[in-house]
Amino acid sequence: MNATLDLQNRKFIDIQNVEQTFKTAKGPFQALRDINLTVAKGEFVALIGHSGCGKSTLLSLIAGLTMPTQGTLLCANKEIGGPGPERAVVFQNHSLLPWLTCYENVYLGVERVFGPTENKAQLKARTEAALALVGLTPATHKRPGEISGGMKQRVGIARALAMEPKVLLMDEPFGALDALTRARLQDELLAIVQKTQSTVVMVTHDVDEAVLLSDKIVMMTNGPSATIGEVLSVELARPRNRVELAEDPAYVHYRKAVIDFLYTRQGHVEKAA
Ligand SMILES: Nc1ncnc2c1ncn2[C@@H]1O[C@H](COP(=O)(O)OP(=O)(O)OP(=O)(O)O)[C@@H](O)[C@H]1O
Repeated sequence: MNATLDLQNRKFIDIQNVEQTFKTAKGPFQALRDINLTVAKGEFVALIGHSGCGKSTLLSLIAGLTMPTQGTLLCANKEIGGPGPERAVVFQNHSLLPWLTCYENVYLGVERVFGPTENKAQLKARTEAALALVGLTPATHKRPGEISGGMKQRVGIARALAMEPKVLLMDEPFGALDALTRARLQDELLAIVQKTQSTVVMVTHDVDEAVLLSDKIVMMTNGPSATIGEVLSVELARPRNRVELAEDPAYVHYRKAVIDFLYTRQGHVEKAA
């Protein structure tokens, strides 16, 4: 690989000196300051920190849903100036259109990205493949009201993946799910990401989720004026198996490092771990 391309891949997402201040009725509120972060192509990054520290604010900036008050965000060497199909977002509330079937919800995203260049049969094939990838072929013609929370979340993931984004941005995608469904979806996500080699940035409150899934855990200090406190590289071999990892000393070490940061160094305890 040539040196320029290598550098570009290592800095696939490049966040430079970002600050975000909101105008509020009580005056300016600085949510984030001095955010510097790079995400390599194919890397899985978790953003973790106490409630209100600015994780969703940072994800929105990468998604291009909001603009920083200072600093620059680049994706593949281009400044992020707004939302784009190369950066798909999966929210906690899965944001499906309730009057459309699972198929139609996914098709909508596929059509937006590939409609101008592909025919209907190709769009249909893409939609069906995405639903199959998350194990939802049997629910193809059901509406969101007829399926479980975990299945809805899988439709959201299928819709995002079907758009073949370069970057998958996830804001606590499994936060509202019960522990067993959450574990199953984490395993599915691990397998899918392994297959698609996607670059992922995921907001989470869950220490185990962060260690199990990530190559890098970005730990944020408490707000206001939150910033990145520490970045932990998780060098656990893939594919990862949650049962085997539970007793792996390296896993236990990473888990403890995150808990130490959240509980000991960033004070208050609620919602962590
Ligand atoms: N549009 C806005 N206007 C004013 N303040 C905002 C706005 N959006 C976010 N904030 C504030 O910025 C801070 C960071 O919010 P953000 O939602 O990013 O935190 P978070 O870490 O994702 O929280 P949680 O884990 O609870 O979801 C909070 O204090 C929040 O109240």
